[in-house]
Amino acid sequence: MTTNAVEVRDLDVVRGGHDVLRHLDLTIGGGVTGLLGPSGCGKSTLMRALVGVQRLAGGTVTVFGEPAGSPPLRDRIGYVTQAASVYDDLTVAENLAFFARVLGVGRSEVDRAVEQVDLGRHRDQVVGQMSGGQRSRASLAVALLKTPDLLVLDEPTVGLDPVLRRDLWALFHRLADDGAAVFVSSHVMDEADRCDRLLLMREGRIIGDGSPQEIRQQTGAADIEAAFLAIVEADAA
Ligand SMILES: Nc1ncnc2c1ncn2[C@@H]1O[C@H](COP(=O)(O)OP(=O)(O)OP(=O)(O)O)[C@@H](O)[C@H]1O
Repeated sequence: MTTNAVEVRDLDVVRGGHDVLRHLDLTIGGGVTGLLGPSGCGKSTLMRALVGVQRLAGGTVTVFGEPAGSPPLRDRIGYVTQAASVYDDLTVAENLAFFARVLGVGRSEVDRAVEQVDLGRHRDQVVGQMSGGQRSRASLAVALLKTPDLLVLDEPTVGLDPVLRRDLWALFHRLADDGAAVFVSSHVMDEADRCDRLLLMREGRIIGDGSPQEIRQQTGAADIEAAFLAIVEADAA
């Protein structure tokens, strides 16, 4: 497992004339790292910077020792945005066959990805008729076709019921156990305890960093939501 999949140094991003990320420093290693913060705090912007699709106003983003977005990283990063990236009118198998052709990977990779996300029984189902969780898993399967070393997942569990959320988090841990660095964002604080490491973000800054247990201990708070509030208050004082 790579110690530091991602290194972010002094990152500034401006969007729509506003400073969205400010002097951000960050490293991401193995396991499941969660990025938690309220809507609009800059989570998607940071993820876009990691995958190399965000214009930077300053600083550097390095992934596996290469500048984010550079060609050698193309096959090593899987990115799932908030919008589903699969076609609703195609079946799971048809979607994956299509993307496999685009990406130049073979049938065996399609079969592996379908099994990884546990959609084997739904291969021939049209995506538009599947549940939200199944559709999320179909999008994730596309991202897994190239066996990425870094998975960047932007709010993959939004709108899902607790059982589906639990199943998806179990899947993220299986992928991390297989060696991928998994970086997942959420604005739902109760997902915090599912992460190996937690980054708490507010207004474009990382205000907390540690295991969920460490963050609770540091603040003396009973849960991550209370810890987040305690850190915000200490920050403002
Ligand atoms: N296309 C855009 N043009 C200009 N400003 C944008 C654009 N997209 C986002 N922003 C601004 O950048 C800031 C951060 O947005 P971002 O999407 O990174 O937040 P987020 O934490 O991912 O939010 P959410 O949880 O709602 O997805 C917000 O203030 C938003 O208004």
